[in-house]
Amino acid sequence: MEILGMVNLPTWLVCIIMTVMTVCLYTWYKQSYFKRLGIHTKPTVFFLGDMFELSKKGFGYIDDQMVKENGKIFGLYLGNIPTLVISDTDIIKQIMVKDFSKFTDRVSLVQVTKKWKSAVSVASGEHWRFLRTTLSPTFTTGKIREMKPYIHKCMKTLLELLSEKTDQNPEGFNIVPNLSGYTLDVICSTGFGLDVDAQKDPDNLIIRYAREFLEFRGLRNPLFLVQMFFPDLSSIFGRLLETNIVSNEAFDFYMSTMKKAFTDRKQAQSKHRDLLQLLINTHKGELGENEIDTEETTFEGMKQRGLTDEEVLLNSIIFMVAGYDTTATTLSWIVYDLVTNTECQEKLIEEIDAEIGESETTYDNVFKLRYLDMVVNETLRMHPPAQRINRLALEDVKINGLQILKGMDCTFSILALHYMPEYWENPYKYDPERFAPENQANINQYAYMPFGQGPRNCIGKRLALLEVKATVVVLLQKFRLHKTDKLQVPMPVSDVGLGKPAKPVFVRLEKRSKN
Ligand code: HEM
Repeated sequence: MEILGMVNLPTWLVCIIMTVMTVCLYTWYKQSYFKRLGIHTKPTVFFLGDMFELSKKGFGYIDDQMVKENGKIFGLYLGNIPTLVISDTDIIKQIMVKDFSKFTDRVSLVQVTKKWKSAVSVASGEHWRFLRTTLSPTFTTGKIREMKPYIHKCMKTLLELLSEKTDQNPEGFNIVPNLSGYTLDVICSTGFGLDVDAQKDPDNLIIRYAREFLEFRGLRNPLFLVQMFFPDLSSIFGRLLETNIVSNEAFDFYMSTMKKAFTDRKQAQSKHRDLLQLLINTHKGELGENEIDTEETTFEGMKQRGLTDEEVLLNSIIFMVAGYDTTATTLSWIVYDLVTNTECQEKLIEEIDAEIGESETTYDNVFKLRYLDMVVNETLRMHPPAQRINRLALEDVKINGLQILKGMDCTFSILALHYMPEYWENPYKYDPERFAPENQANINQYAYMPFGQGPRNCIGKRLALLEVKATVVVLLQKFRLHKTDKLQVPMPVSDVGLGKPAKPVFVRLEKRSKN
Protein backbone atom coordinates (compact mmCIF):
# COMPACT_ATOMS: atom_id res chain seq x y z
CA MET A 1 0.00 0.00 0.00
CA GLU A 2 1.39 3.38 -1.01
CA ILE A 3 1.20 6.07 1.68
CA LEU A 4 1.04 9.71 0.47
CA GLY A 5 2.87 8.60 -2.65
CA MET A 6 6.06 8.31 -0.64
CA VAL A 7 6.40 4.90 0.99
CA ASN A 8 5.12 1.59 -0.04
CA LEU A 9 4.13 -0.62 2.89
CA PRO A 10 2.52 -4.06 2.86
CA THR A 11 -1.19 -3.96 3.74
CA TRP A 12 -0.74 -6.11 6.84
CA LEU A 13 1.81 -3.65 8.24
CA VAL A 14 -0.51 -0.71 7.59
CA CYS A 15 -3.30 -2.58 9.40
CA ILE A 16 -1.04 -3.19 12.40
CA ILE A 17 0.10 0.44 12.50
CA MET A 18 -3.50 1.68 12.28
CA THR A 19 -4.63 -0.69 15.05
CA VAL A 20 -1.77 0.34 17.34
CA MET A 21 -2.49 4.02 16.69
CA THR A 22 -6.21 3.55 17.40
CA VAL A 23 -5.47 1.70 20.64
CA CYS A 24 -2.99 4.44 21.69
CA LEU A 25 -5.45 7.23 20.93
CA TYR A 26 -8.23 5.37 22.75
CA THR A 27 -6.00 4.78 25.79
CA TRP A 28 -4.79 8.37 25.79
CA TYR A 29 -8.40 9.61 25.71
CA LYS A 30 -9.54 7.17 28.41
CA GLN A 31 -6.61 7.89 30.69
CA SER A 32 -7.09 11.64 30.49
CA TYR A 33 -10.61 11.32 31.96
CA PHE A 34 -9.69 12.68 35.39
CA LYS A 35 -7.39 15.33 33.95
CA ARG A 36 -10.31 16.69 31.94
CA LEU A 37 -12.30 16.87 35.20
CA GLY A 38 -9.46 18.49 37.16
CA ILE A 39 -9.10 15.49 39.52
CA HIS A 40 -5.66 14.40 40.82
CA THR A 41 -4.17 11.16 39.55
CA LYS A 42 -0.73 9.62 39.85
CA PRO A 43 1.65 9.08 36.95
CA THR A 44 0.30 5.97 35.26
CA VAL A 45 1.82 3.31 33.02
CA PHE A 46 0.42 3.78 29.53
CA PHE A 47 -2.27 1.21 28.75
CA LEU A 48 -2.00 -0.58 32.13
CA GLY A 49 -2.99 2.52 34.09
CA ASP A 50 -2.37 1.83 37.79
CA MET A 51 -3.19 -1.83 37.43
CA PHE A 52 0.33 -3.17 37.81
CA GLU A 53 1.03 -1.18 40.97
CA LEU A 54 -2.39 -1.93 42.45
CA SER A 55 -1.97 -5.65 41.99
CA LYS A 56 1.66 -5.61 43.20
CA LYS A 57 1.31 -3.40 46.27
CA GLY A 58 -2.38 -3.84 47.05
CA PHE A 59 -5.32 -1.44 46.79
CA GLY A 60 -5.12 -0.48 50.46
CA TYR A 61 -1.48 0.55 50.26
CA ILE A 62 -1.98 2.66 47.14
CA ASP A 63 -5.14 4.30 48.53
CA ASP A 64 -3.35 5.13 51.76
CA GLN A 65 -0.39 6.66 49.92
CA MET A 66 -2.63 8.60 47.55
CA VAL A 67 -4.68 10.10 50.40
CA LYS A 68 -1.44 11.24 52.05
CA GLU A 69 -0.08 12.74 48.83
CA ASN A 70 -3.19 13.96 47.03
CA GLY A 71 -5.87 14.49 49.65
CA LYS A 72 -9.40 13.17 49.89
CA ILE A 73 -10.38 13.00 46.22
CA PHE A 74 -8.29 11.35 43.53
CA GLY A 75 -8.56 9.10 40.51
CA LEU A 76 -6.98 5.73 39.68
CA TYR A 77 -7.13 3.69 36.50
CA LEU A 78 -7.61 -0.05 36.37
CA GLY A 79 -6.46 -0.48 32.79
CA ASN A 80 -8.69 2.04 31.08
CA ILE A 81 -11.42 1.95 33.72
CA PRO A 82 -11.42 5.07 35.89
CA THR A 83 -12.15 4.84 39.63
CA LEU A 84 -12.90 7.97 41.65
CA VAL A 85 -11.66 7.40 45.20
CA ILE A 86 -13.44 9.56 47.79
CA SER A 87 -12.36 9.95 51.43
CA ASP A 88 -14.35 13.07 52.29
CA THR A 89 -16.88 11.89 54.87
CA ASP A 90 -19.51 14.53 54.00
CA ILE A 91 -19.51 13.41 50.38
CA ILE A 92 -19.50 9.74 51.42
CA LYS A 93 -22.54 10.31 53.63
CA GLN A 94 -24.34 12.12 50.82
CA ILE A 95 -23.70 9.24 48.41
CA MET A 96 -24.34 6.35 50.77
CA VAL A 97 -27.34 7.72 52.60
CA LYS A 98 -28.83 11.07 51.59
CA ASP A 99 -28.63 10.62 47.81
CA PHE A 100 -28.83 6.82 47.98
CA SER A 101 -31.52 6.65 45.28
CA LYS A 102 -28.93 7.96 42.80
CA PHE A 103 -26.32 5.44 43.96
CA THR A 104 -28.19 2.21 44.70
CA ASP A 105 -25.95 -0.08 42.66
CA ARG A 106 -22.44 -1.43 42.97
CA VAL A 107 -19.98 -1.07 40.14
CA SER A 108 -19.35 -4.17 38.12
CA LEU A 109 -15.98 -3.89 36.41
CA VAL A 110 -16.98 -6.51 33.89
CA GLN A 111 -20.21 -7.93 32.49
CA VAL A 112 -21.07 -10.86 34.74
CA THR A 113 -23.19 -13.78 33.54
CA LYS A 114 -26.92 -13.29 33.99
CA LYS A 115 -27.25 -15.85 36.78
CA TRP A 116 -25.00 -13.75 39.06
CA LYS A 117 -27.39 -10.85 38.82
CA SER A 118 -29.76 -12.81 41.09
CA ALA A 119 -27.29 -12.43 43.98
CA VAL A 120 -28.20 -9.60 46.36
CA SER A 121 -24.61 -8.33 46.38
CA VAL A 122 -24.55 -8.02 42.57
CA ALA A 123 -28.20 -7.19 41.75
CA SER A 124 -29.16 -3.66 40.75
CA GLY A 125 -32.07 -1.23 40.97
CA GLU A 126 -35.52 -2.55 41.81
CA HIS A 127 -34.29 -6.12 41.68
CA TRP A 128 -31.78 -5.39 44.43
CA ARG A 129 -34.48 -3.60 46.47
CA PHE A 130 -36.75 -6.63 46.18
CA LEU A 131 -34.00 -9.11 47.13
CA ARG A 132 -32.78 -7.00 50.03
CA THR A 133 -36.31 -6.48 51.40
CA THR A 134 -37.08 -10.17 51.07
CA LEU A 135 -33.81 -11.39 52.56
CA SER A 136 -33.40 -8.85 55.38
CA PRO A 137 -35.90 -10.46 57.80
CA THR A 138 -33.56 -13.46 57.80
CA PHE A 139 -31.05 -11.45 59.82
CA THR A 140 -33.20 -9.87 62.53
CA THR A 141 -32.04 -10.17 66.13
CA GLY A 142 -34.81 -12.69 66.85
CA LYS A 143 -33.76 -14.96 63.99
CA ILE A 144 -30.08 -14.69 64.87
CA ARG A 145 -30.80 -15.58 68.50
CA GLU A 146 -32.28 -18.84 67.23
CA MET A 147 -29.07 -19.68 65.36
CA LYS A 148 -27.02 -19.81 68.57
CA PRO A 149 -27.41 -23.60 69.17
CA TYR A 150 -25.88 -24.31 65.75
CA ILE A 151 -22.90 -22.07 66.55
CA HIS A 152 -22.47 -23.85 69.89
CA LYS A 153 -21.99 -27.22 68.26
CA CYS A 154 -19.19 -25.86 66.05
CA MET A 155 -17.60 -24.10 69.02
CA LYS A 156 -17.44 -27.36 70.92
CA THR A 157 -15.48 -28.94 68.07
CA LEU A 158 -13.21 -25.88 67.83
CA LEU A 159 -12.32 -26.06 71.52
CA GLU A 160 -11.72 -29.82 71.43
CA LEU A 161 -9.41 -29.51 68.42
CA LEU A 162 -7.52 -26.56 69.90
CA SER A 163 -7.09 -28.46 73.12
CA GLU A 164 -5.70 -31.48 71.25
CA LYS A 165 -3.39 -29.27 69.19
CA THR A 166 -2.15 -27.57 72.35
CA ASP A 167 -1.24 -30.93 73.86
CA GLN A 168 0.53 -31.97 70.67
CA ASN A 169 2.27 -28.60 70.08
CA PRO A 170 2.93 -27.01 73.46
CA GLU A 171 5.35 -24.57 71.76
CA GLY A 172 2.55 -23.17 69.59
CA PHE A 173 0.89 -23.58 66.18
CA ASN A 174 -0.80 -21.64 63.40
CA ILE A 175 -4.38 -21.08 64.52
CA VAL A 176 -5.69 -19.76 61.16
CA PRO A 177 -6.73 -23.14 59.62
CA ASN A 178 -8.77 -23.92 62.76
CA LEU A 179 -10.54 -20.59 62.61
CA SER A 180 -11.23 -20.90 58.87
CA GLY A 181 -12.67 -24.40 59.18
CA TYR A 182 -14.71 -23.27 62.15
CA THR A 183 -16.29 -20.26 60.40
CA LEU A 184 -17.16 -22.42 57.41
CA ASP A 185 -18.81 -24.98 59.74
CA VAL A 186 -20.74 -22.16 61.41
CA ILE A 187 -22.10 -20.67 58.20
CA CYS A 188 -22.94 -24.09 56.76
CA SER A 189 -24.83 -25.19 59.87
CA THR A 190 -26.47 -21.87 60.86
CA GLY A 191 -27.27 -21.16 57.26
CA PHE A 192 -28.19 -24.43 55.70
CA GLY A 193 -28.28 -27.20 58.27
CA LEU A 194 -25.24 -28.72 56.53
CA ASP A 195 -22.90 -30.72 58.73
CA VAL A 196 -19.72 -30.39 56.68
CA ASP A 197 -17.17 -30.82 59.48
CA ALA A 198 -14.64 -28.60 57.72
CA GLN A 199 -12.67 -28.28 60.98
CA LYS A 200 -11.86 -31.97 61.05
CA ASP A 201 -11.58 -32.40 57.32
CA PRO A 202 -9.58 -29.53 55.81
CA ASP A 203 -9.57 -31.24 52.39
CA ASN A 204 -13.35 -31.11 52.27
CA LEU A 205 -14.56 -30.02 48.81
CA ILE A 206 -16.59 -27.24 50.34
CA ILE A 207 -13.39 -25.64 51.66
CA ARG A 208 -11.51 -26.16 48.40
CA TYR A 209 -14.21 -24.52 46.34
CA ALA A 210 -14.82 -21.74 48.89
CA ARG A 211 -11.16 -20.77 48.45
CA GLU A 212 -11.62 -20.79 44.72
CA PHE A 213 -14.60 -18.51 45.05
CA LEU A 214 -12.53 -16.01 46.97
CA GLU A 215 -9.59 -16.07 44.63
CA PHE A 216 -9.54 -13.19 42.19
CA ARG A 217 -9.31 -14.86 38.80
CA GLY A 218 -9.68 -11.72 36.73
CA LEU A 219 -6.10 -11.38 35.55
CA ARG A 220 -6.19 -14.94 34.19
CA ASN A 221 -9.42 -14.39 32.31
CA PRO A 222 -8.99 -12.96 28.79
CA LEU A 223 -12.57 -11.62 28.70
CA PHE A 224 -11.90 -9.73 31.91
CA LEU A 225 -8.70 -8.22 30.51
CA VAL A 226 -10.43 -7.19 27.28
CA GLN A 227 -13.00 -5.28 29.32
CA MET A 228 -10.31 -3.67 31.49
CA PHE A 229 -8.56 -2.24 28.49
CA PHE A 230 -11.57 -1.61 26.24
CA PRO A 231 -14.43 -0.92 28.66
CA ASP A 232 -16.66 0.47 25.90
CA LEU A 233 -16.79 -2.92 24.23
CA SER A 234 -19.05 -4.17 27.07
CA SER A 235 -21.90 -1.91 25.97
CA ILE A 236 -21.38 -2.82 22.31
CA PHE A 237 -21.02 -6.57 22.64
CA GLY A 238 -23.08 -6.95 25.85
CA ARG A 239 -23.73 -10.60 26.64
CA LEU A 240 -20.94 -11.83 24.38
CA LEU A 241 -18.43 -10.52 26.92
CA GLU A 242 -20.19 -11.91 29.98
CA THR A 243 -17.67 -13.43 32.34
CA ASN A 244 -17.95 -16.09 35.02
CA ILE A 245 -16.62 -14.77 38.33
CA VAL A 246 -15.64 -18.26 39.44
CA SER A 247 -14.85 -21.51 37.69
CA ASN A 248 -17.82 -23.51 36.40
CA GLU A 249 -16.61 -26.42 38.51
CA ALA A 250 -16.85 -24.45 41.77
CA PHE A 251 -20.15 -22.91 40.75
CA ASP A 252 -21.71 -26.24 39.79
CA PHE A 253 -20.49 -27.83 43.01
CA TYR A 254 -22.13 -25.16 45.17
CA MET A 255 -25.28 -25.15 43.07
CA SER A 256 -25.73 -28.91 43.45
CA THR A 257 -24.95 -28.80 47.20
CA MET A 258 -27.54 -26.08 47.73
CA LYS A 259 -30.09 -27.74 45.46
CA LYS A 260 -29.81 -30.95 47.47
CA ALA A 261 -30.13 -29.12 50.79
CA PHE A 262 -33.14 -27.27 49.41
CA THR A 263 -34.91 -30.38 48.09
CA ASP A 264 -34.19 -32.45 51.22
CA ARG A 265 -35.51 -29.68 53.40
CA LYS A 266 -38.67 -29.20 51.39
CA GLN A 267 -39.42 -32.90 51.48
CA ALA A 268 -38.71 -33.22 55.20
CA GLN A 269 -41.18 -30.44 56.15
CA SER A 270 -38.53 -29.44 58.66
CA LYS A 271 -38.92 -27.11 61.61
CA HIS A 272 -35.43 -25.68 61.09
CA ARG A 273 -35.05 -21.96 61.69
CA ASP A 274 -31.95 -21.29 59.61
CA LEU A 275 -31.25 -19.09 56.58
CA LEU A 276 -32.22 -21.84 54.16
CA GLN A 277 -35.60 -22.33 55.82
CA LEU A 278 -36.24 -18.61 55.73
CA LEU A 279 -35.32 -18.53 52.06
CA ILE A 280 -37.61 -21.48 51.40
CA ASN A 281 -40.45 -19.69 53.14
CA THR A 282 -40.17 -16.80 50.69
CA HIS A 283 -39.97 -19.09 47.65
CA LYS A 284 -43.35 -19.58 46.12
CA GLY A 285 -42.66 -22.11 43.36
CA GLU A 286 -41.46 -25.68 43.25
CA LEU A 287 -37.76 -26.21 42.73
CA GLY A 288 -37.10 -27.31 39.20
CA GLU A 289 -40.54 -26.24 37.95
CA ASN A 290 -39.95 -22.59 37.58
CA GLU A 291 -43.30 -21.17 36.69
CA ILE A 292 -42.31 -17.82 38.06
CA ASP A 293 -42.08 -14.83 35.75
CA THR A 294 -38.42 -13.94 36.13
CA GLU A 295 -38.73 -11.03 33.73
CA GLU A 296 -40.89 -9.11 36.22
CA THR A 297 -39.30 -5.71 36.74
CA THR A 298 -41.45 -3.86 39.26
CA PHE A 299 -40.89 -4.14 42.99
CA GLU A 300 -44.55 -4.96 43.67
CA GLY A 301 -44.59 -7.54 40.86
CA MET A 302 -41.49 -9.22 42.23
CA LYS A 303 -43.00 -9.25 45.73
CA GLN A 304 -46.01 -11.05 44.33
CA ARG A 305 -43.92 -13.70 42.62
CA GLY A 306 -41.56 -14.35 45.58
CA LEU A 307 -38.00 -15.62 45.17
CA THR A 308 -37.23 -17.75 42.13
CA ASP A 309 -35.23 -20.99 42.31
CA GLU A 310 -32.18 -19.22 41.02
CA GLU A 311 -32.50 -16.39 43.55
CA VAL A 312 -32.77 -18.85 46.45
CA LEU A 313 -29.77 -20.88 45.30
CA LEU A 314 -27.56 -17.96 44.32
CA ASN A 315 -28.19 -16.09 47.56
CA SER A 316 -27.52 -19.21 49.62
CA ILE A 317 -24.13 -19.40 47.91
CA ILE A 318 -23.49 -15.69 48.46
CA PHE A 319 -24.29 -15.95 52.18
CA MET A 320 -21.96 -18.89 52.48
CA VAL A 321 -19.08 -17.25 50.69
CA ALA A 322 -19.57 -13.73 52.13
CA GLY A 323 -19.89 -15.06 55.65
CA TYR A 324 -16.93 -17.40 55.68
CA ASP A 325 -13.69 -15.59 54.95
CA THR A 326 -14.68 -12.23 56.45
CA THR A 327 -15.36 -13.71 59.88
CA ALA A 328 -12.34 -16.04 59.76
CA THR A 329 -10.09 -13.09 58.87
CA THR A 330 -11.57 -10.98 61.67
CA LEU A 331 -11.05 -13.74 64.24
CA SER A 332 -7.46 -14.30 63.09
CA TRP A 333 -6.69 -10.59 63.46
CA ILE A 334 -8.31 -10.44 66.90
CA VAL A 335 -6.04 -13.27 68.04
CA TYR A 336 -3.07 -11.44 66.54
CA ASP A 337 -4.03 -8.16 68.22
CA LEU A 338 -4.60 -9.81 71.60
CA VAL A 339 -1.24 -11.61 71.67
CA THR A 340 0.61 -8.44 70.64
CA ASN A 341 -1.32 -6.29 73.14
CA THR A 342 -1.34 -8.48 76.23
CA GLU A 343 -2.76 -5.78 78.50
CA CYS A 344 -5.89 -5.71 76.30
CA GLN A 345 -6.15 -9.50 76.51
CA GLU A 346 -5.92 -9.40 80.31
CA LYS A 347 -8.57 -6.72 80.53
CA LEU A 348 -10.85 -8.75 78.28
CA ILE A 349 -10.31 -11.94 80.30
CA GLU A 350 -11.18 -9.98 83.45
CA GLU A 351 -14.40 -8.75 81.87
CA ILE A 352 -15.39 -12.23 80.67
CA ASP A 353 -14.62 -13.80 84.07
CA ALA A 354 -16.65 -11.14 85.86
CA GLU A 355 -19.65 -11.04 83.54
CA ILE A 356 -19.97 -14.57 82.14
CA GLY A 357 -17.55 -16.76 84.11
CA GLU A 358 -17.77 -20.31 82.81
CA SER A 359 -21.42 -20.04 81.78
CA GLU A 360 -22.53 -20.69 78.25
CA THR A 361 -22.49 -17.73 75.86
CA THR A 362 -25.83 -16.34 74.74
CA TYR A 363 -26.75 -13.51 72.38
CA ASP A 364 -27.55 -11.30 75.37
CA ASN A 365 -24.54 -11.98 77.59
CA VAL A 366 -22.11 -11.62 74.67
CA PHE A 367 -23.54 -8.34 73.42
CA LYS A 368 -23.49 -6.96 76.97
CA LEU A 369 -19.67 -7.09 77.13
CA ARG A 370 -18.43 -3.54 76.64
CA TYR A 371 -14.71 -4.09 76.43
CA LEU A 372 -15.19 -6.97 74.00
CA ASP A 373 -17.15 -4.63 71.76
CA MET A 374 -14.28 -2.10 71.93
CA VAL A 375 -11.71 -4.79 71.05
CA VAL A 376 -13.71 -6.09 68.08
CA ASN A 377 -14.28 -2.54 66.81
CA GLU A 378 -10.60 -1.66 67.05
CA THR A 379 -9.52 -4.83 65.24
CA LEU A 380 -12.03 -4.11 62.48
CA ARG A 381 -10.66 -0.56 62.27
CA MET A 382 -7.07 -1.67 61.88
CA HIS A 383 -7.76 -4.71 59.72
CA PRO A 384 -11.06 -4.38 57.87
CA PRO A 385 -11.62 -7.55 55.80
CA ALA A 386 -13.20 -5.50 52.99
CA GLN A 387 -10.75 -2.76 52.09
CA ARG A 388 -12.85 -0.95 49.54
CA ILE A 389 -16.50 -0.56 48.64
CA ASN A 390 -18.14 1.35 45.83
CA ARG A 391 -21.32 2.82 44.42
CA LEU A 392 -22.22 3.52 40.82
CA ALA A 393 -23.50 7.01 39.93
CA LEU A 394 -26.85 6.51 38.18
CA GLU A 395 -27.05 10.17 37.16
CA ASP A 396 -24.97 13.36 37.11
CA VAL A 397 -24.82 14.97 40.54
CA LYS A 398 -22.75 17.71 42.17
CA ILE A 399 -21.88 17.21 45.85
CA ASN A 400 -19.99 19.88 47.80
CA GLY A 401 -18.45 21.15 44.57
CA LEU A 402 -17.45 17.69 43.34
CA GLN A 403 -18.96 16.92 39.94
CA ILE A 404 -19.89 13.24 39.74
CA LEU A 405 -20.87 12.03 36.29
CA LYS A 406 -23.36 9.31 35.43
CA GLY A 407 -21.59 5.95 35.22
CA MET A 408 -18.72 6.97 37.54
CA ASP A 409 -17.30 4.37 39.90
CA CYS A 410 -17.33 6.11 43.31
CA THR A 411 -15.02 4.08 45.53
CA PHE A 412 -14.48 4.49 49.27
CA SER A 413 -11.27 3.15 50.69
CA ILE A 414 -12.32 1.72 54.05
CA LEU A 415 -8.72 1.04 54.90
CA ALA A 416 -7.40 4.52 54.10
CA LEU A 417 -10.30 6.09 56.02
CA HIS A 418 -9.56 3.93 59.06
CA TYR A 419 -6.01 5.32 59.22
CA MET A 420 -6.59 8.99 58.44
CA PRO A 421 -5.06 11.10 61.25
CA GLU A 422 -7.84 13.63 60.77
CA TYR A 423 -10.33 11.08 62.08
CA TRP A 424 -8.10 8.93 64.30
CA GLU A 425 -5.52 10.07 66.81
CA ASN A 426 -2.38 7.99 66.56
CA PRO A 427 -4.02 5.68 63.97
CA TYR A 428 -1.29 3.02 63.91
CA LYS A 429 -1.70 2.30 67.62
CA TYR A 430 -3.99 -0.55 68.67
CA ASP A 431 -6.19 1.23 71.15
CA PRO A 432 -9.68 -0.17 71.95
CA GLU A 433 -10.26 2.82 74.26
CA ARG A 434 -11.09 4.98 71.26
CA PHE A 435 -14.35 3.00 71.11
CA ALA A 436 -15.14 3.43 74.83
CA PRO A 437 -18.72 4.68 75.35
CA GLU A 438 -17.46 8.11 76.45
CA ASN A 439 -15.43 8.46 73.22
CA GLN A 440 -18.14 7.24 70.85
CA ALA A 441 -19.27 10.78 70.12
CA ASN A 442 -15.83 11.54 68.60
CA ILE A 443 -16.18 8.80 66.00
CA ASN A 444 -17.17 9.89 62.54
CA GLN A 445 -19.31 6.96 61.33
CA TYR A 446 -18.35 7.61 57.71
CA ALA A 447 -14.68 7.28 58.60
CA TYR A 448 -15.41 3.93 60.28
CA MET A 449 -17.26 1.47 58.13
CA PRO A 450 -16.00 -2.12 58.30
CA PHE A 451 -19.53 -3.23 57.35
CA GLY A 452 -20.19 -0.41 54.88
CA GLN A 453 -22.90 2.17 55.40
CA GLY A 454 -26.44 3.10 54.43
CA PRO A 455 -29.23 0.91 53.04
CA ARG A 456 -26.75 -1.29 51.14
CA ASN A 457 -24.49 -2.07 54.07
CA CYS A 458 -23.58 -5.64 55.13
CA ILE A 459 -26.75 -7.69 55.55
CA GLY A 460 -24.93 -10.22 57.75
CA LYS A 461 -23.41 -7.73 60.22
CA ARG A 462 -25.37 -8.91 63.27
CA LEU A 463 -24.72 -12.58 62.59
CA ALA A 464 -21.02 -11.87 62.01
CA LEU A 465 -20.71 -9.91 65.25
CA LEU A 466 -22.47 -12.62 67.25
CA GLU A 467 -20.20 -15.27 65.81
CA VAL A 468 -17.00 -13.28 66.30
CA LYS A 469 -17.81 -12.10 69.81
CA ALA A 470 -19.10 -15.45 71.07
CA THR A 471 -16.02 -17.20 69.68
CA VAL A 472 -13.60 -14.78 71.37
CA VAL A 473 -15.44 -15.36 74.65
CA VAL A 474 -15.25 -19.16 74.50
CA LEU A 475 -11.60 -19.01 73.42
CA LEU A 476 -10.65 -16.84 76.38
CA GLN A 477 -12.81 -18.82 78.80
CA LYS A 478 -10.59 -21.81 78.01
CA PHE A 479 -7.23 -20.37 76.99
CA ARG A 480 -4.79 -17.54 77.51
CA LEU A 481 -3.12 -16.69 74.18
CA HIS A 482 0.60 -16.07 73.82
CA LYS A 483 2.88 -14.77 71.11
CA THR A 484 5.49 -17.18 69.70
CA ASP A 485 8.79 -16.49 67.93
CA LYS A 486 7.18 -17.55 64.68
CA LEU A 487 4.50 -14.88 64.83
CA GLN A 488 5.20 -12.29 62.18
CA VAL A 489 5.25 -9.22 64.40
CA PRO A 490 4.37 -5.70 63.38
CA MET A 491 4.75 -5.08 59.70
CA PRO A 492 6.12 -1.78 58.40
CA VAL A 493 3.73 1.02 59.28
CA SER A 494 2.56 1.44 55.71
CA ASP A 495 1.63 -2.24 55.64
CA VAL A 496 -0.16 -2.43 58.96
CA GLY A 497 -3.66 -3.70 58.57
CA LEU A 498 -3.52 -3.86 54.84
CA GLY A 499 -6.18 -6.44 55.45
CA LYS A 500 -4.47 -9.01 53.24
CA PRO A 501 -5.83 -12.45 54.11
CA ALA A 502 -4.59 -13.16 57.59
CA LYS A 503 -1.05 -14.43 57.54
CA PRO A 504 -0.24 -17.52 59.59
CA VAL A 505 -0.84 -16.59 63.20
CA PHE A 506 1.50 -18.74 65.27
CA VAL A 507 0.37 -18.66 68.88
CA ARG A 508 0.80 -20.69 72.01
CA LEU A 509 -2.33 -21.60 73.94
CA GLU A 510 -2.24 -21.96 77.69
CA LYS A 511 -5.21 -23.83 79.15
CA ARG A 512 -7.05 -21.76 81.76
CA SER A 513 -9.42 -24.34 83.20
CA LYS A 514 -9.65 -28.09 83.56
CA ASN A 515 -12.52 -28.34 81.04
C1 HEM B 1 -16.75 -9.69 59.96
C2 HEM B 1 -17.55 -10.11 59.01
C3 HEM B 1 -18.04 -9.30 57.84
C4 HEM B 1 -17.58 -8.11 57.34
C5 HEM B 1 -16.42 -7.26 57.83
C6 HEM B 1 -18.43 -7.78 56.20
C7 HEM B 1 -18.27 -6.63 55.43
C8 HEM B 1 -19.12 -6.28 54.39
C9 HEM B 1 -19.01 -5.06 53.61
C10 HEM B 1 -17.97 -3.97 53.82
C11 HEM B 1 -19.99 -5.07 52.69
C12 HEM B 1 -20.29 -3.96 51.66
C13 HEM B 1 -21.23 -2.95 52.30
C14 HEM B 1 -21.46 -1.70 51.49
O1 HEM B 1 -21.26 -1.71 50.27
O2 HEM B 1 -21.85 -0.66 52.10
C15 HEM B 1 -20.75 -6.30 52.86
C16 HEM B 1 -21.84 -6.67 52.10
C17 HEM B 1 -22.50 -7.87 52.23
N1 HEM B 1 -22.27 -8.83 53.20
FE1 HEM B 1 -20.90 -8.75 54.68
N2 HEM B 1 -19.36 -8.77 56.04
C18 HEM B 1 -19.18 -9.71 57.03
C19 HEM B 1 -19.93 -10.85 57.24
C20 HEM B 1 -21.02 -11.24 56.50
C21 HEM B 1 -21.86 -12.39 56.75
C22 HEM B 1 -21.70 -13.34 57.95
C23 HEM B 1 -22.79 -12.45 55.74
C24 HEM B 1 -23.93 -13.43 55.49
C25 HEM B 1 -24.24 -14.45 56.13
C26 HEM B 1 -22.53 -11.32 54.86
C27 HEM B 1 -23.26 -11.04 53.72
C28 HEM B 1 -23.13 -9.89 52.96
C29 HEM B 1 -23.95 -9.59 51.79
C30 HEM B 1 -25.02 -10.50 51.18
C31 HEM B 1 -23.57 -8.32 51.34
C32 HEM B 1 -24.16 -7.55 50.15
C33 HEM B 1 -25.35 -6.73 50.67
C34 HEM B 1 -26.10 -5.94 49.57
O3 HEM B 1 -25.54 -5.70 48.52
O4 HEM B 1 -27.28 -5.57 49.82
N3 HEM B 1 -21.46 -10.60 55.35
N4 HEM B 1 -20.20 -7.02 53.90
